[in-house]
Amino acid sequence: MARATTVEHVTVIATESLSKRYPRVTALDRLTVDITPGVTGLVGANGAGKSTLIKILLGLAPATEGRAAVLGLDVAAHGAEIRGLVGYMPEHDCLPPDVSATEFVVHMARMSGLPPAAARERTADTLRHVGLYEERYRPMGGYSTGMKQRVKLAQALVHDPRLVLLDEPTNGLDPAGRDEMLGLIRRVHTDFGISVLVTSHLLGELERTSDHIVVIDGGKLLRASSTSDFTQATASLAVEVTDREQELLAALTAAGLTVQAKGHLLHVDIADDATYDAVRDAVAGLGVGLVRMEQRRHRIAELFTDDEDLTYEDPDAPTTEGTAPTAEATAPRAEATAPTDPTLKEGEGRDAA
Ligand SMILES: Nc1ncnc2c1ncn2[C@@H]1O[C@H](COP(=O)(O)OP(=O)(O)OP(=O)(O)O)[C@@H](O)[C@H]1O
Repeated sequence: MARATTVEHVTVIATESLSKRYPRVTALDRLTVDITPGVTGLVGANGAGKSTLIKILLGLAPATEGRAAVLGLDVAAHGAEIRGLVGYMPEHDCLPPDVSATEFVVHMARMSGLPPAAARERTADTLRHVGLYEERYRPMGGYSTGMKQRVKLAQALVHDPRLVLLDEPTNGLDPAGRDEMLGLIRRVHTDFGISVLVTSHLLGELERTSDHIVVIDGGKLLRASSTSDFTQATASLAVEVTDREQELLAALTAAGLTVQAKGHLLHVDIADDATYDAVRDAVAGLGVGLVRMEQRRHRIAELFTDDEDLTYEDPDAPTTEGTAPTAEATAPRAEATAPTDPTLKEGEGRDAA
């Protein structure tokens, strides 16, 4: 595609009206999107078309219509060249159980064309980078899910690609394992300058990891923009107290703040940092308990709802008792529901988000 070859330095991936139709389902539906360097989160429910897009980008599956370019190379004509420049972490477990991580990653490095000594050296470096150095000689059959995901990430990085495509890298991980994997993914870009396209059906984790977010639903582009645009502060503070909300509302209004009652919450317009102090003082003055004080933000989840008043409720969010919130306590804690996919048939696999 002419556009992609001329803007190679601006876009790492460009698709133009890209469609993939199977006999019974349209997996991608005229998808046009440009992905720039950095970490890009590709989010969508199970069946939204994420894996299909990755396979087309790698030249492993032909598109039915439209075009795509990776690093300026047309996928229809340059699949092998693209696979040399791109690392791929597949969604499903693909590791031979009787082989050690070192043997496997060296093998993958050799397959990518590295000479034997360089393959061994790069393997040791890469396994150390993903935190698998100690266990690297053990057969992978005995590895935990987290260790297997790290091997899969290492083999995607070993040939020093310019771009990696990571398909659901946090699948099967517990919350701590997820955070570690997301940290590793972030460092792939910050430490090595490698661009990343990472897919997930968990919207919140991509919000924390990515510079840009692309949302697809039913194979169609729903939205593509910078993560900060998705999570723009609404400049409103949600305040919850143990009791006497109406009196607090009156006290805050008397203090010159603009306040609205929303069920058991008060929404306070944030003028500046002094707003937090004013709320804390009013709560202390009334002698009530402060259950929560957090900044409300536009959330990715709001893309999938018409409810203007959607307030993010996170049962795990830290609560603040009678103190002004720390930056961490007020930061958005994301864990949202996946978008619905109208193309999914009843009974087709969709994990709980
Ligand atoms: N080889 C195939 N033949 C027929 N239908 C397919 C094939 N591959 C994918 N599909 C269908 O295309 C749609 C998109 O699948 P895809 O795997 O790209 O979704 P996804 O967003 O990656 O979700 P998941 O995380 O569940 O894999 C689904 O409805 C799926 O059933």
